[in-house]
Amino acid sequence: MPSIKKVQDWYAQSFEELTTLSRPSLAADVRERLIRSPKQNGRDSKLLSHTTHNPSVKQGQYTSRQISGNGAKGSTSSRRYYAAADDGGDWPPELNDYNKRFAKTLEGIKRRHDSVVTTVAQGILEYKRNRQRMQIDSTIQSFLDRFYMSRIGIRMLIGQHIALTDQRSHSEPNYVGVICTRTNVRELAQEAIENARFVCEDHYGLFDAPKVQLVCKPGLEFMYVPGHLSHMLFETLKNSLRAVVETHGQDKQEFPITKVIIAEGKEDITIKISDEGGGIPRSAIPLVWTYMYTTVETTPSLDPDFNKSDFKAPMAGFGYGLPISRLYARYFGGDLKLISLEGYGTDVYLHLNRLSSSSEPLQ
Ligand SMILES: Nc1ncnc2c1ncn2[C@@H]1O[C@H](COP(=O)(O)OP(=O)(O)OP(=O)(O)O)[C@@H](O)[C@H]1O
Repeated sequence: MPSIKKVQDWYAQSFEELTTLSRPSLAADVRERLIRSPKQNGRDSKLLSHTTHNPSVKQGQYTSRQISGNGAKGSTSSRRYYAAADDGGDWPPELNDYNKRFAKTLEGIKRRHDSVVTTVAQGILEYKRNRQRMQIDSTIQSFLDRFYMSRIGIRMLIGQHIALTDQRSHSEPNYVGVICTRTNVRELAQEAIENARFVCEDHYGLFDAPKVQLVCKPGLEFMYVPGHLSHMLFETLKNSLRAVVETHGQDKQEFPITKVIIAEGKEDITIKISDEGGGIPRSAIPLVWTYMYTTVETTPSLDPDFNKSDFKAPMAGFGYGLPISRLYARYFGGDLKLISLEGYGTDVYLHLNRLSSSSEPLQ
């Protein structure tokens, strides 16, 4: 399909840019140092001076077991730290320039791929129209799960690399790249509620969107990527508000309140979003996790030269909200579950693993 070809070309171009990036010409001793450092820094390497400890975990509370490449259990020693080139000495300016150029290239690549999700969604729509299919089959579904999960991972690494290279971002307290060591769950939830209510008011032309009650300890903080958490909260809240408005009718003066309850456990922080939006029939539950399942009649059309900067978050329409949010949750060892009481409402459980003890779930 044309949109899928377009995305394929972006990947090809980005790969080309990385492999053809001209390398710095370095003196022999610098090369020698670069090659030597990782070897020297093997098991007993000192930790990077700016390594940040996971504040959710008390020192010695968990021994992180490393799983080596072949799946066997590794040593129970400390975590892996890549301190390759941090041998304490200075590096020549050419190396610094190269690092900057590399980060700049990555920045361009990240931007190029901003609209991959929506463009692939467009490609799947083209496929459905072309083949007269209502749903996609399981091979395409599992391909998309792997594809989007790997995209989350790649963007996480690019984001982290850019943020750590960019000296300005070092001034931001509690941030290590795009990871916030003190992500305030209540503040993020409050912001997501406001945004979802705003989109809902705008979409249905309501004076006041259905209310949302937030139950959360004020100082609840843990280490996470705030962008991921905001995305998951916004998507699930939008679903709840839409269900409430459509079940009770747009002209209602008062709607039942949607509740967001945030619980703090030792292992997980769990967020429950309970709405009274009529629920989902049990037969449709497996479908909500598939890409392109939506009960919106007309999927918003994307301009071929669609530009992310003028993109207004739609109320709903692609059927991507839930499957992508679940990938974000699973990426850091959490999960997203949905339980429906057909005829009454839906409970969505968002489990967030606070131990950072999981490995990247790439298949
Ligand atoms: N809380 C809920 N109550 C009732 N139905 C829901 C709820 N959450 C999701 N659904 C159903 O699941 C479908 C898929 O949801 P999903 O978030 O994946 O996509 P969407 O909201 O249709 O579109 P978008 O990609 O814009 O989020 C929805 O169209 C809706 O029918």
